[in-house]
Amino acid sequence: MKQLPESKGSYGRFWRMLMGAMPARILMSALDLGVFDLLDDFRSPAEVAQRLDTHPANTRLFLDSLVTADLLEKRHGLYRNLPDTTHFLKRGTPLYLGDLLRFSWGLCVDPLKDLPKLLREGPAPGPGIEDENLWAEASRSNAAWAFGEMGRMMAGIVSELDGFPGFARMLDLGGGHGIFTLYFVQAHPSMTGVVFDRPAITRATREFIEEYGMAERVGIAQGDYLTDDLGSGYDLIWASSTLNFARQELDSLLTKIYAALKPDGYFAAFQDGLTHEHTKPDVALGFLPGALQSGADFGFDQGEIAQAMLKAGFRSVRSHSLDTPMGTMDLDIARK
Ligand SMILES: C[S@@+](CC[C@H](N)C(=O)[O-])C[C@H]1O[C@@H](n2cnc3c(N)ncnc32)[C@H](O)[C@@H]1O
Repeated sequence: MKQLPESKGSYGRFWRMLMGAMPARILMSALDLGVFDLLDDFRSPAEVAQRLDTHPANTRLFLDSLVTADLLEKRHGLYRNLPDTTHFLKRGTPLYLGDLLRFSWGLCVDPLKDLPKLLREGPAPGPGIEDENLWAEASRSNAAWAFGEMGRMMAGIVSELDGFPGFARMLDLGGGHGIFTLYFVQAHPSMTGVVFDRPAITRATREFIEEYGMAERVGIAQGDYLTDDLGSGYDLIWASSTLNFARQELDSLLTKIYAALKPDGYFAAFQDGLTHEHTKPDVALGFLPGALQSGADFGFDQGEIAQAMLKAGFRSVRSHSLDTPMGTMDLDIARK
């Protein structure tokens, strides 16, 4: 008799990795169809199928899969959103995340369909993830990551900075939608803010400023922060998920930021901070498609920005690794 093979471990994690793709596809289809917009109250599969103009029996199977994926609950054959599902995935709610999920799917997951091609042929010519038009289209939907939990968490940290009650002005560099500035300014009795980004992006910024009644406290500056003047006399300069696009010009940009701050002012940079030879934490995966397509490496190693801050003349840097809904990210806060 031949000895039957014995396992040294479990293959469970490989199976889970594969099946992990299924909830993602189910979620994206449900968002595209607008399933969550219908299910604040319990409905039958027949009602859902009628509203969506879908096949009744397949709709029931699909709704079951949404229950399996913990997006809906099912009772006595009827289906309803779970509270989180309504909160984040029902169109029209203030924290609606669907457009951001769709954008991120297009940016990070979809390009992997062509992964073998990218590996064989190398970077594809054409606009990359630094392209202005990409961010202009996405600026409104990208606000979703900063709204709520994240905005509040960052405002909590910023408002603990020494001297915060005396701050007069802040700059949100590459601020896009500007939502972080809205949270910071709202946490302060009088500080004003300027959101700096490229012209096409700031359309959405203006809409958010108006929507939240902040026009008297938050303004917009349009330009390219690599080549244009940043203004001066800021107590705080905030840069979230934007220095990645300036990785090659980091030293000169930091010198410019330093000069734009008041004495004792702060520069806070919030982005990835990769460890383990550029392979961890999981947020590293998000950079893969953009890097393969453009040939540029956008990810920062942990400590890279802190070191550049000290080199630019900042007298101290405090770094935090933060657990965020998007994964572990780093916040480096430098003092002039
Ligand atoms: C990933 S988004 C981040 C937006 C926002 N700070 C946030 O955390 O959600 C990057 C932003 O940086 C802006 N950006 C990149 N390079 C820039 C440059 N050279 N000048 C001005 N803005 C720039 C982009 O237009 C985009 O709005």
